[in-house]
Amino acid sequence: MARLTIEALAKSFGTGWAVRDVSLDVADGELVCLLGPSGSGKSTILRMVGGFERPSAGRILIDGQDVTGVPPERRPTGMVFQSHALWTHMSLFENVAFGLKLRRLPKPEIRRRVDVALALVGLAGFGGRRVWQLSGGQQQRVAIARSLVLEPKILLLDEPFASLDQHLRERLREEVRDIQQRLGITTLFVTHGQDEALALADRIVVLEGGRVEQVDRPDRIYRQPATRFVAGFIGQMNFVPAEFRNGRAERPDFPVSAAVPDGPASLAIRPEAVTLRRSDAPGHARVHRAVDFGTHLAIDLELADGTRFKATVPPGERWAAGEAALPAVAGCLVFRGEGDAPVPGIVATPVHA
Ligand SMILES: Nc1ncnc2c1ncn2[C@@H]1O[C@H](COP(=O)(O)OP(=O)(O)OP(=O)(O)O)[C@@H](O)[C@H]1O
Repeated sequence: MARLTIEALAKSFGTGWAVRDVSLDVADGELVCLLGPSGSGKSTILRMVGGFERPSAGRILIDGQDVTGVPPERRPTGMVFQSHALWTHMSLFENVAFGLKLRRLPKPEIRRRVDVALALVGLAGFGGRRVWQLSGGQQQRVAIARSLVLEPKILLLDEPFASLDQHLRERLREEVRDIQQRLGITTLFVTHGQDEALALADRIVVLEGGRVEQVDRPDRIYRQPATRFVAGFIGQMNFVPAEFRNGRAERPDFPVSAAVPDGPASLAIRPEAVTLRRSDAPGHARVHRAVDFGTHLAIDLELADGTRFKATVPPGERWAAGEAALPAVAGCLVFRGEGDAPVPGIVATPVHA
């Protein structure tokens, strides 16, 4: 049972703020992903929770106990790094057993716990192997076993699959999710892969410039982004410029109404919210490129005003470069400024339909 509380955490490396005023509650048994572009502060937050970096401000509590000044080896946390950093001169068994030996546990207890940990990551019977006899994926499993064997209250993973190919990454993330759920271990997982976060997380923390943009369930992060940054960072999003007058966008192709003040705004439209019709009516868009991915067709369009626009349509449809098309959208969000929350847009039938 472990609950992690991060209170107003901040970190400056002298040149600027890597992490600014981050607060977060991770419930017992929850898996939370820290997601954001390179340099957004994900690793720094994780390293502060693990005790490898000292916060400039704020507190870290585990089960209500302040651990902010506690060194890593005395924290109930286990960290798995991006590069597995296994000891190549030792066997798998010795690698996993190392932390337990430091704790001077009796030999039979060490053997039992190492066997359990190796079985947990699907490496039962591999204890005698040397590190160089393992694939990259197996090495990363050993790194996870090496953390789990110490029975941490909180598991911290810093892009653990970054060096692996996509198939292996997908397989391992499912395995990690299984293990995490079986053990019910509270987990903080750093990634810059949105698919990884959407597939793994109970909740996602989206970071940008050291700040939290949104903390929410994956489906809500995708469907109800809190900021323009989140809308653009998670999945694909079209941002169509529009001038609003009396609550209406002055665009014949996207006749959107929204409760926004007069002035410029962006219509945020997901490619899968678009349907396409063939038409030679004025104001049409033109297909720039159509790529068949088997499961769907990804279509790159150019709107009448030159704006590029993406649509994904069912695989049965056929579209070719140069064809005229009329996009229609089911719904959209309207963003004013960078920091403003979105307003839902109501879409009427296009005037040229
Ligand atoms: N030891 C350090 N000294 C100086 N600056 C640092 C140090 N560690 C991190 N930074 C800076 O802090 C900011 C956040 O870095 P951090 O590694 O936490 O980002 P990240 O989101 O994990 O990025 P990535 O996905 O590339 O690993 C960056 O601007 C980085 O250059």
